[in-house]
Amino acid sequence: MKKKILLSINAGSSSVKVSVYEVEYGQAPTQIAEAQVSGLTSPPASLKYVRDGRTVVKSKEVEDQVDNQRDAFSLLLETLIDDGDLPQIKSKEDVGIVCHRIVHGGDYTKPQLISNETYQHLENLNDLAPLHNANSLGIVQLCIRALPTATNVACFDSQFHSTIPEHIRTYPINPDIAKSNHLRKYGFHGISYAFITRSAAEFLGKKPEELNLIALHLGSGASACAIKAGKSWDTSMGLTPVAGLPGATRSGSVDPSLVFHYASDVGKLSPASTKDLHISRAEEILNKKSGWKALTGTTDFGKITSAASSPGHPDHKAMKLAFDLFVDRICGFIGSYYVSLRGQVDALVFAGGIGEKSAQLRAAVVDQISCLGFEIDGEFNDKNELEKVVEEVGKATGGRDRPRVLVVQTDEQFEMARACAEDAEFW
Ligand SMILES: Nc1ncnc2c1ncn2[C@@H]1O[C@H](COP(=O)(O)OP(=O)(O)O)[C@@H](O)[C@H]1O
Ligand SMILES: CC(=O)OP(=O)(O)O
Ligand SMILES: [Mg+2]
Repeated sequence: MKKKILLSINAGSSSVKVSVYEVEYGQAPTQIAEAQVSGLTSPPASLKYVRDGRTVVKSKEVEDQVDNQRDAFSLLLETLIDDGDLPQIKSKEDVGIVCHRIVHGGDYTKPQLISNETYQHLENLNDLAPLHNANSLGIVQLCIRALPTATNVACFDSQFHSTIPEHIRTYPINPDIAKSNHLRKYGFHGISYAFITRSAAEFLGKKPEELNLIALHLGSGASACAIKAGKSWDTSMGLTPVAGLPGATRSGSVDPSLVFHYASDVGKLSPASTKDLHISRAEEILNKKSGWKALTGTTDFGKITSAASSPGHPDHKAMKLAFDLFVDRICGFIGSYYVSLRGQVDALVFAGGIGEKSAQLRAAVVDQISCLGFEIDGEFNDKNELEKVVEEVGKATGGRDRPRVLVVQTDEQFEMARACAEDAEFW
């Protein structure tokens, strides 16, 4: 079959990343270019563009109007099409396949061709991933119009977690209501966890089905995943991505009753006290008005990390609280998953914007879990630039059984492109 040009689009809650590949059916995709707009929740957002492994635009501030995922994608598409040195995309007709990261895929267990029917089905899930699904579908619509000859494919964050066993994915609520309303743990960041599993297995010289990991995807949204024999066993996000760890604007898990006490007349659980707090308002508070933004005023964890370690910084106290709180919540999941995996853990993996860039966060987490045998290697952990996809930052010596500590530069776009290249349905 003929080679095709594939665009892989990852709309996160604070960024849009697009990678361009040359793909052939059944072969590993070859990356040609990668462009991203990041910092959508801490304007001004910035553009980065890499072609053939060379940086063309390092970090360019983008105009104020680009403050949402759809506009960010339009800018990225324009950047690719206007680049005279990217002969593979001279016109919009050159793009053969577009794959889209859709965070909530409901019960789908494999990538889907986007037809009217799949689109409608996904639209019904929008409320279950309020910072993601509608934005991604906006980009799907844009692609259908702007790239009329391309095939659009949806890849799902929830797919990797379809292996979570029933006693872990079930919420202890009325089973009939749970069934009819599809209320269960779905889990997200699965495209990243699939990439992490394969990369860590390769690095450690193991087959994925022999590998147990505790993986942390820490970006604007943050989650933890227990991976048993190469498959998702448990994860911290739930029915929606708000559960589990806190994030840039998300609360993470809180007492479910907290939302009823958020109004000014707290403590009175009468209809009057909650009448203004509809589910949509509560969801807005937990998804958009909480997390690092609420605690510190910024969604940039890089700023939080540096202020947390500078006692003279005017916001030191609030920033240190956010940092310590994150470390506490992360270690809580690690401890729980370590036991759930019965201590059979090959490695702890850090990934995502924060996991890959914050040596300080990694050191603080690993220090707190030293009782489980994990130990950081200061020299490797503090290295500024990660060179390889997988890097060891823990002390691997000192006994064969010591669990490893790895950083994986996760690549959700590659993982989606790989899945599309392998699936005859899309060719
Ligand atoms: N040097 C750094 N130290 C700590 N955190 C960082 C650093 N650089 C970026 N980050 C964090 O990474 C996050 C972006 O992660 P990423 O996984 O790309 O996000 P998204 O959830 O949009 O996919 C930003 O919110 C920022 O807080
Ligand atoms: C699921 C999720 O929270 O994704 P992101 O971190 O990319 O916003
Ligand atoms: Mg992301």
